[in-house]
Amino acid sequence: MITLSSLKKVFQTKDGQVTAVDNINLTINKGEIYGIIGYSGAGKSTLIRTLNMLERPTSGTVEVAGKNLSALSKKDLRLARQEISMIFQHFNLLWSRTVRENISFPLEIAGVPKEKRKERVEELVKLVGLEGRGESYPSQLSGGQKQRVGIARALANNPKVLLCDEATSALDPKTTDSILDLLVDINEKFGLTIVLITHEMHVIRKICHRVAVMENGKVVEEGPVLDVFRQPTQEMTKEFVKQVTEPEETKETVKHLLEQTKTGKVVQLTFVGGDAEKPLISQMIRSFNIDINILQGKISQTQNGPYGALFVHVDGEASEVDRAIQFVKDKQVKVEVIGHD
Ligand SMILES: Nc1ncnc2c1ncn2[C@@H]1O[C@H](COP(=O)(O)OP(=O)(O)OP(=O)(O)O)[C@@H](O)[C@H]1O
Repeated sequence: MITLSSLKKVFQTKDGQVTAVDNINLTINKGEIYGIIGYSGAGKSTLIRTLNMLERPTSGTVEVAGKNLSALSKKDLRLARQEISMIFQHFNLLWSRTVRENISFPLEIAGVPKEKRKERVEELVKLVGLEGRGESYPSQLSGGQKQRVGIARALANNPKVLLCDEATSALDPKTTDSILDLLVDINEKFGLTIVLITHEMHVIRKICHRVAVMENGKVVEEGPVLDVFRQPTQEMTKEFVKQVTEPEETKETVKHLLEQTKTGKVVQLTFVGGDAEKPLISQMIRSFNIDINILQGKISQTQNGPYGALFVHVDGEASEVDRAIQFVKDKQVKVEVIGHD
């Protein structure tokens, strides 16, 4: 659905040149939810804005639904843009218009007749769960409701692609989840391709099929979400993965335990897919003469199955501890010894 080839964007500033997007090659499939994650300044916004030519690339090409956007005339680009919608962190609603009028706006621009518009707006109000709020003004809505208006407006002309520019960054965690659920719902119902940028791994974990990690304008790591979680190769990806697996307090808990105990091993077990659902710990205790103390654990769902990490202290005779750890490794569970090695 989307192909980026040797994409580059260089800004000329008074302080010199800034290469915001540096030779990116990516393919995003039809019906996929594709996440791009990176810290501030990595080039995510610039990249996503090239996908509808809000930002013209310095070189390289952007192909969406078979069309090379950089080569289109103004008129054709306007038409192509009707198939590529966008939602924003700060919603970008028209404040003097009601919810219905905001949603109707792109339909007016596309020249849809009044009766048809009315029908479509009611459909969209229902789809995004804003029944009963159609005559409210944006200022009277919560952040989550404002983003629902943004989503309804973006879907009005049945786009093929939805671009989400930090769409949940201004929302609290619960509202974030409800908006993410809505995006998945839309993706599944209409087969809509969704591209999102974020600095939160939670967003990637919860809804994306594939992820690209960006740093200094480049994609440094890319792949299906579970694969990237299982085998992050870059330091920065590891930091992002920790956001969803390792509660803040883990380091402290482990450090405290290592000070208290001098025997056994503290290990991190990482489970992916079906492994996360097996009773591995009880098997270990039954098969070996060891004690296990569970320190922290978390299993999260991704679009491709469960993913989890468990921090445990395995105590007992050294040889028995080693055999128990080998037993887990044989089950294809990733084991990292983090203390008393
Ligand atoms: N219009 C512009 N003119 C000059 N430089 C720009 C412009 N837009 C972005 N940049 C620069 O390009 C780089 C990438 O910025 P960009 O906003 O794409 O990153 P980002 O990952 O989206 O970060 P953030 O989440 O903070 O917006 C930064 O160094 C930024 O200063």
